[in-house]
Amino acid sequence: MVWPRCRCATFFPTKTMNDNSSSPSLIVKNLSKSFATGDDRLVVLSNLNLELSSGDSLAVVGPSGSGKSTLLQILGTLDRPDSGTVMIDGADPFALSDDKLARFRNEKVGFIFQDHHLLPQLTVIENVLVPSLAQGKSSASDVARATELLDEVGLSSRLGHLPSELSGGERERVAIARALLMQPRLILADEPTGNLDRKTADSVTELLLRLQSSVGAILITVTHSESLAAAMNERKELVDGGLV
Ligand SMILES: Nc1ncnc2c1ncn2[C@@H]1O[C@H](COP(=O)(O)OP(=O)(O)OP(=O)(O)O)[C@@H](O)[C@H]1O
Repeated sequence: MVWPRCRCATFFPTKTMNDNSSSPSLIVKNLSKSFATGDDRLVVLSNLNLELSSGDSLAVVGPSGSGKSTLLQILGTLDRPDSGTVMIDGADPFALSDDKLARFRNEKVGFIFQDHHLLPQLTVIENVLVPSLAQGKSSASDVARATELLDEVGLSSRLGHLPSELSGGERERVAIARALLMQPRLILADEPTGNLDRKTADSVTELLLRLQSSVGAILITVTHSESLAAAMNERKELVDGGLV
């Protein structure tokens, strides 16, 4: 499927939401990952399997140390598995050269972190444009999309502000706009509401789901929050290295 270049919810029909009739856009097979700990290895992920289609949203829950962030890092191609395969949109990212992998990641994956990772010296709109800068420079249409997204997240009057001038919820909304800029196929969110009060967390959750469905991406969120997990289509627990 060819996705239109415009990334704003306003311009997208909701047709893609939960369109499970399409073949899976994310296929994970027998994924394993361990870390060296002295003379031993700590097995974190063990033969993990997962299939998700465009429009799906999944909450990954589990106790601290169960491997949730490790899984997200691998799905986001920031770390490599020991064995197993990850296919995103029919492509195996780990078969790509480092340069191509960086480009693939920038185009296909949007990351949202608990501490949002905004660059403090850049303005709100410059932060949203960072993924396009990573491709070279921001085009006029990138700037237009960033402006539209910031309007979508309710920050159209804050384009020139610095992150330090925003509240926690506003910073998280900037991070969501940044994650959506490149119209990713996969949105990975690590405790996106972890630092927010309940009301702000609910509005960030609603915003995240609305924008995710507008671009037909897969959303995977790692969380300890029951209310965020309940808002997703599906919830899986990471137990003994696998998803159940
Ligand atoms: N680079 C690394 N080297 C060694 N051990 C690591 C590394 N990264 C993660 N681990 C270990 O792997 C296990 C899983 O870590 P991970 O951060 O994925 O857990 P988590 O479920 O996300 O935890 P939390 O909910 O506390 O964030 C932990 O025991 C952690 O110490």
